[in-house]
Amino acid sequence: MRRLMAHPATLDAAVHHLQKRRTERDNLAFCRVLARLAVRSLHHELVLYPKPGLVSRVDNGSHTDMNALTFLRSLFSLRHYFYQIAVAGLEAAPFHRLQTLAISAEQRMLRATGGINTHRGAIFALGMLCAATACCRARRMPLQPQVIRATLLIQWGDALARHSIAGAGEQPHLPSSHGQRVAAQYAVGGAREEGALGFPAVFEVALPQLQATLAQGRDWTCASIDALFALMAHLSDTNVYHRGGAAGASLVRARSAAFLAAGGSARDGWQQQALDCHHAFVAQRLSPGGAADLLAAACLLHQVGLLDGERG
Ligand SMILES: CC(C)(COP(=O)(O)OP(=O)(O)OC[C@H]1O[C@@H](n2cnc3c(N)ncnc32)[C@H](O[C@H]2O[C@H](COP(=O)(O)OP(=O)(O)OP(=O)(O)O)[C@@H](O)[C@H]2O)[C@@H]1O)[C@@H](O)C(=O)NCCC(=O)NCCS
Ligand SMILES: Nc1ncnc2[nH]cnc12
Repeated sequence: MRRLMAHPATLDAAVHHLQKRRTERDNLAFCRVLARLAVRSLHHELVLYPKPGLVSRVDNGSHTDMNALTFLRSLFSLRHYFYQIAVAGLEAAPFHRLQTLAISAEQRMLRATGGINTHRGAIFALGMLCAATACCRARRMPLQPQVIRATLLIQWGDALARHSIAGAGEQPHLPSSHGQRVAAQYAVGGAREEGALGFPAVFEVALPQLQATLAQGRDWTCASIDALFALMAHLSDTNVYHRGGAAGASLVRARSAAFLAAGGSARDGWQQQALDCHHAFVAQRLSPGGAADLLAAACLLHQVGLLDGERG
């Protein structure tokens, strides 16, 4: 100690070193919390009911090859991924590193589910949002939605735009995905375009709807239902086009818009209306899986905003 006192520069360096270590430890702890919130948001989406055409604990919706257990296995396989991509976001890692993490998460998901695609859209959307949120945290910026969106676009916007344009041509040895095939056939955007634009459906549709319903004093289930219907009314969901073509997509939009126009979850008996919609989608094998993923993304951002509020 006497030696340190004799050399204030050494003391400064030691304090600086300790502070840096502490910030690193705090940031890693934040990434663990963020990863837990991502998994919790996906779990919340899974258990929400009635959810038109989608899998829940009550039934398998329009799906014959997956159930709630398949989704739980998938979720369990993703818990390290959200932490890893958040840590990569802390240091604003280049897009190709995020992509490597996402591709191996997709492979783990497929192993966990026996080859069924449960969460590909979520791996992309929640993964990018975890990276952007952690990037804001490392720079001590407020964890508010518009700040996170701007950070995502400044940091990875160009790469996301290239990823969106590249599409099938980028990996000619691989079969094109449902999303790519449908996007070309119906001239609709899909997940890649949604990412390249900074997830407008999440920031401009789902999150405002979620928060508006909460502000009206209704609970988290009502808020999530309204946000899901707002997404279904708005989104070009390639999963819906893949299963139902343009007619299926029109039906999903029209039924969802009608639910909201009738008052959404503010209306008495909304559960029966949502259930009727569920049965109509199941009858036509329609499954708005893209909207389900983006609902979880909006829930994640809402929770992150609450964390920021606690930080003061
Ligand atoms: C970036 C990718 C996500 C690119 O995806 P791509 O455009 O190539 O399309 P898909 O592989 O089809 O996956 C896109 C998934 O995204 C969801 N989604 C759909 N529409 C939208 C939208 N407008 N906005 C956002 N997200 C959207 C959707 O996910 C849900 O659907 C899943 C089921 O889909 P699928 O298997 O096609 O359908 P089934 O009904 O099961 O088919 P069958 O029964 O007939 O067999 C469901 O589970 C939800 O998750 C789409 O599936 C990505 O693929 C990519 O590039 N990955 C590599 C990693 C990477 O580079 N990441 C970037 C850095 S993080
Ligand atoms: N609950 C769900 N059912 C079907 N597909 C989905 N994709 C994401 N969540 C889903």
